[in-house]
Amino acid sequence: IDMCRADVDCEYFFSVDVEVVLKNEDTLKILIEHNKMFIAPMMNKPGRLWTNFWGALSADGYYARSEDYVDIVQGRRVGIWNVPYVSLVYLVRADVLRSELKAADLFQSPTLDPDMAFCSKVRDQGVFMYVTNMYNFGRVLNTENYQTKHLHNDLWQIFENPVDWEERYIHENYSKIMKDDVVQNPCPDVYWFPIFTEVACRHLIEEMENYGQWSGGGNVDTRIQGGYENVPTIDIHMNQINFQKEWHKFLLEYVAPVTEKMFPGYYTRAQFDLAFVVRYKPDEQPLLRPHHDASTFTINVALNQVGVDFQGGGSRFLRYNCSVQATKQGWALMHPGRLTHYHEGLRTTAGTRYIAVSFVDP
Ligand SMILES: O=C(O)CCC(=O)C(=O)O
Ligand SMILES: [Fe+2]
Repeated sequence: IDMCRADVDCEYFFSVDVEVVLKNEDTLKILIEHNKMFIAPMMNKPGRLWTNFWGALSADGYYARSEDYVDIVQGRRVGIWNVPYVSLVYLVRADVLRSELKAADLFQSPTLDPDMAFCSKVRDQGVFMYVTNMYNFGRVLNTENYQTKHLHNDLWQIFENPVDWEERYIHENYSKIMKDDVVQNPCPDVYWFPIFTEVACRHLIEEMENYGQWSGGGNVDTRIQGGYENVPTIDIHMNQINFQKEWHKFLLEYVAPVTEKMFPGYYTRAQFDLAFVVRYKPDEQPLLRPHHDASTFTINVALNQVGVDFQGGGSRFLRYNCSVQATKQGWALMHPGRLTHYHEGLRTTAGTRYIAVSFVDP
């Protein structure tokens, strides 16, 4: 603010806090065109009534909800509103900073937090603060519960910031699955569809490699019930990286609808006993011998690229003598687990192949 005040070429001061996700490229143009001393784009948290403005003040100067607040937030009333408090993102005219708002201590108060002190001083100087909901400008992130102990903490944000999570991690063609013929059918009762972005695949691989405790690939496995794995893979389970709840949410939100579409009459809450990332290497575990999965259906997501990151690999369904070898990064194979779909993991001949496998039950 001081730099803008001091620079004669500065016409506006646009303040954007870190939790603001600006989605409208015309935001600044729109705000400037309104020609107000102080104006903010309305921003809310998806699915919540939380916004960057207050509709009214309580008698002691704190938050109060105006009677039209909910209608404004939910877009039933649209316009430009004069409000007593704005935070996170706003545009101030520089000439106002040099006159009405020239005080050096705009954010200071013996009793109020900086944001409230600021708004209180702006009001006291007779500068009207406007907020507009005439356009969709973006949203505000939930940052209070952001975990910082993982390598790619954003992966854990599926509950707190689901819109951003989806934008970052769900394949751009996923949304077409319900309308168009995006789902492929490479073998009988095997469905193949886009689910993860390249970033999701990379983050999951890197998270597992960062954790690093790959299983030995032996039959004794203390991580599972019974302690014996009939068909062991070199893998890391989702619960080992504390990703169980988030993975279940992902299966429920994004996989269950596809399952129900492809297997009509089948309903699932996407319960799963086991979900893990498998690593295949020629000199480590190169393949997986034929077996049945302990699942109603299995999801097998290719996390990296055949021909680029590795050679060979793929899944073969023995009963149908049908293989999927041209796997596609971010695409999931979905097939029945027990009974019909006896299958194997084909030999990886060079590089490293990663897949994310989930054994899903109703
Ligand atoms: O390598 C593959 O694609 C098959 C993996 C598999 O069948 C399993 O992990 O149960
Ligand atoms: Fe399997």
